[in-house]
Amino acid sequence: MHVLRSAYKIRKGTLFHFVFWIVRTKEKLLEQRILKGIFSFHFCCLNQNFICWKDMAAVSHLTVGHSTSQLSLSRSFTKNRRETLCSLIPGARGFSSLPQRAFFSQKSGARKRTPEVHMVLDTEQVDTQNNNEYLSTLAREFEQRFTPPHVTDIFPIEPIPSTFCVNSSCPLPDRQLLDQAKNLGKIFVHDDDRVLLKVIKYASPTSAGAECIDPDCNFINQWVCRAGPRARIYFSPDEVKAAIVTCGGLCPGLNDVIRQIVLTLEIYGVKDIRGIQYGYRGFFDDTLADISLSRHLVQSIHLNGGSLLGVSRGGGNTSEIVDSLQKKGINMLFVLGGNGTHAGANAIHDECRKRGMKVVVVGVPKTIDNDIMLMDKTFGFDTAVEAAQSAINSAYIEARSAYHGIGIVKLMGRQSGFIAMHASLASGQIDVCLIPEVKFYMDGPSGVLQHLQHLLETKGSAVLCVAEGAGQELLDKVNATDASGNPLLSDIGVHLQQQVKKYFKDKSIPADVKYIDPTYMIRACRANSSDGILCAVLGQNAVHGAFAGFSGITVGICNNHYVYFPIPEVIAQPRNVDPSSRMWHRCLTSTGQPDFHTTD
Ligand SMILES: Nc1ncnc2c1ncn2[C@@H]1O[C@H](COP(=O)(O)OP(=O)(O)O)[C@@H](O)[C@H]1O
Ligand SMILES: O=P(O)(O)OC[C@H]1O[C@](O)(COP(=O)(O)O)[C@@H](O)[C@@H]1O
Ligand SMILES: [Mg+2]
Repeated sequence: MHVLRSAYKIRKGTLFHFVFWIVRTKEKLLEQRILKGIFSFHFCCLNQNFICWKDMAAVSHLTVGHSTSQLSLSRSFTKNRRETLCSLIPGARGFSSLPQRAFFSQKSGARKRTPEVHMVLDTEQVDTQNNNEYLSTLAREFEQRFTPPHVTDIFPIEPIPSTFCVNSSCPLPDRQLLDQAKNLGKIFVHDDDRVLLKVIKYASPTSAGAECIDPDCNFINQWVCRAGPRARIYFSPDEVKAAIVTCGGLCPGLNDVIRQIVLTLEIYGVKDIRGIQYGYRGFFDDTLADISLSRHLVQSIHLNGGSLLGVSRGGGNTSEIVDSLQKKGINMLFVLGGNGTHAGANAIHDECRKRGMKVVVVGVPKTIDNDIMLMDKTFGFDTAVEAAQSAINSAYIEARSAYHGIGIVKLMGRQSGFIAMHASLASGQIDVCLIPEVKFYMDGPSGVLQHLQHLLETKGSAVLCVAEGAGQELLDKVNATDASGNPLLSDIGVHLQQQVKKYFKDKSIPADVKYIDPTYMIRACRANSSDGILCAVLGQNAVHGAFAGFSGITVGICNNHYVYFPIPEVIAQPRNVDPSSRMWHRCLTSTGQPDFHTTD
């Protein structure tokens, strides 16, 4: 029996429900990346890590994970469901359950790495029949997973005609009659409107950035729910008690979103709108009274950065929060925050359902780090990138004006290097960009230091941009977390500055090193115009989603269209820069930096 040794690489959190490549011939494998003599290709799934294969007996060798992470099965993903999915894969008849260990835990802050699963397969047993059925079942499964939870899943509520109108001057009779409302200029989104999550059909797995479900790169439709006002709503405005809470770190645009939520709620006719102070803390700290919100109060809050309501990390006992919702009679909760906040929002949604409360919980993803899955971008990110330009420009000016000047700029980005990558690309002034997702070495002929020396020798100066989460493996661990459980990082910026100074001093090469860390300046500011628009659309759509009866959802922009995602799908793991993505390649093209991957 011809046994083919192959390596399946599982990447948690790709956009597909799961990706399985059946490789028929050794030649096909040769088209893929070759890793240490073992053929390597992608086998991916979203949220759930599981392996299907034709016959357990065909697998004679299986190793999972690597030194820094472990692969686990999602607890929520039942055995039956796994078996059903496995049975859909041509030739797959089994699945492997792997150790239930915390995987990429946001709380523990485990570094997100790609674990690898190596197995030996007997390729003769691979059967590729029923491909079409397999593809359409995948598409159906995907649609089911991405159907947002709805109040009618729990309560048999009859909808009423929408009270929404594009502005508050619409005549009331029109707003209350569905048929007439339909004629108000196509203002309502149809309940069955969908947006495609992926829009590229890759012709080959070797195409740049390709994520394929099989060796032929078949395309499956991955539809997500379109956001917007519905003609029928599930809350009467006079029964609504709405609350807004902003959690986590600051982010430009928080006030813009608060403002839009309030304005839109008022247009629906809601009178009782309150702001919860200082994040989830406001739910359980009795000294923090709610702020009554109105169009009048929020009219100009977007002119300032920060959050009118205040933010905080930590706390967030779900049961206490839901007790507080119950006590206050809140039935529409808008939660503005990042992945931690959304985990909390989903827990609140679950708890409300458990208690049989007619409450809808709608998130608006906020983070300058842009580390939320599946969306084009999060609000605040653009502004942060723009604000970083002034630090980069100053570092550039300093470096260019000094003899053998080296500018180093550290930018935020705990686990994801989007800010550093985009800021570097935007500035066109960066020679070296270092991000958490791409390992680098300082020393040796392929190290960062040698390259800086080369830059001084060839162009006389150098500017380096580093994300705060980059190169943590080069530093002593802090072994502590913030109040929310996010890992505290060692200071890579200061480390680089010291290493660079020492390197050139030891070599008796003059080098004038200037270090700039703009820290909170890139987020404690007013949103720029692009983010202002994004915030307006997200804020309004959050309210439409709540009135439409969706709960446990978040609003996002996807291929330039606005959609509702079930929360678990976007927080399954933090979004990272893909080192094989076109964007990272563009950044490398712009900086001209080599790989700092090896010490040889
Ligand atoms: N897994 C979780 N479940 C419930 N609440 C969480 C979870 N992770 C974080 N939180 C809460 O969400 C809030 C914000 O989280 P944090 O990680 O600081 O910011 P962000 O939402 O921007 O990621 C905090 O009050 C924190 O306690
Ligand atoms: O010092 P703080 O307020 O805890 O925030 C620092 C962190 O906040 C961020 O700006 C964004 O983090 P969140 O999205 O979790 O709020 C990170 O880039 C940075 O590491
Ligand atoms: Mg976070």
